[in-house]
Amino acid sequence: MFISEKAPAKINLTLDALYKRADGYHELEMVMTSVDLADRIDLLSIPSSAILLESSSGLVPQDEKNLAYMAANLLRKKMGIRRGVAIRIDKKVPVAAGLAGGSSDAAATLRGLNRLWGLGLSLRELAEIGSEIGSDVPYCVYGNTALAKGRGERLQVLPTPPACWVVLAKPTQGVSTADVFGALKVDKVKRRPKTSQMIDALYRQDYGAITRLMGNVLEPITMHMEPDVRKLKEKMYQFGADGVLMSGSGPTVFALVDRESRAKRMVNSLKGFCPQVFAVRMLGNLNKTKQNVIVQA
Ligand SMILES: C[C@@](CO)(OP(=O)(O)O)[C@H](O)COP(=O)(O)OP(=O)(O)OC[C@H]1O[C@@H](n2ccc(N)nc2=O)[C@H](O)[C@@H]1O
Ligand SMILES: Nc1ncnc2c1ncn2[C@@H]1O[C@H](COP(=O)(O)OP(=O)(O)O)[C@@H](O)[C@H]1O
Repeated sequence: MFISEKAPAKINLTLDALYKRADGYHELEMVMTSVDLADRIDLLSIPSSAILLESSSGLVPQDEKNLAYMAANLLRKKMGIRRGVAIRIDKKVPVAAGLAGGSSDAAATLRGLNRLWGLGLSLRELAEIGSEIGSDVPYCVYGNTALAKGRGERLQVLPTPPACWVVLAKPTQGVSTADVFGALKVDKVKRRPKTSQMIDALYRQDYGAITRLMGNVLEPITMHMEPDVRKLKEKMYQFGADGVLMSGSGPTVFALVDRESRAKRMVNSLKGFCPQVFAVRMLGNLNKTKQNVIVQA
């Protein structure tokens, strides 16, 4: 039997770090939404009890260190399953980008194997298992728009923003999430996102307020480590973005744009400066338009 699952990227409309916890992690509050830039996970039943994994990208581990492999292995252990599976990852989401590509692959593997193996687990149960693999996995199990608290395991579903274009640009140089959090001084943060106002704006479907309220306390830190983040932000505003923010720990920067013509112009203008540029829709908005992807450069 063969099953395919989409593993979409996420962007952070807000990311706040409230304090550093005893376990070394930061207590977070983030509003995230999924976009139509996705990996594809193919799952094929095989006669042996092995977990086989291959990916179209040389940038991710092709063995038991891959988050999709870890998800399959953990699910098997939890459910006492001996069956094997061949996992193939068609990688489209930039790696180590602040877009949760690996977490989404793990989440899609959990959803897919739940179907392939007929386990009948709920999304809540899959999210709980996923939380042992990575902070963003519980959110990625559900996808769409949500408030995530704690390390990301406490989730509240939110309305998707009004239809608009999301232009994503990933600078060539990556950053380490550990280094970014390591440089964060929570008591010295100058500007915090107003998370509750963002939630109200989402319920009101107030696009202008959403673009004004976007904020990420990690942005100034990553910007300092990777100057292209600032350059991309400036260029996106220059090309007519309504709001611009770095996603997660970065270094991907995204712009919200309400007009398709402007999104197209922005993609064409950024392509010379940045190799990975995309213009996509948010997932909850997919049915509101015919054309969902302008460019996948
Ligand atoms: C920041 C977020 C936002 O969605 O993701 P990205 O989109 O950039 O990946 C996540 O919280 C990324 O969480 P997670 O996936 O656990 O990050 P890891 O790479 O495991 O974290 C590496 C290190 O960063 C620090 N870290 C991470 C998460 C957190 N809430 N507090 C921390 O202090 C810890 O020192 C941890 O050991
Ligand atoms: N399936 C996977 N896809 C992407 N990265 C993976 C995967 N499995 C393991 N990794 C590792 O996880 C790290 C974080 O990758 P990724 O999830 O793309 O980052 P981010 O959460 O910042 O977008 C990378 O160093 C990568 O090697």
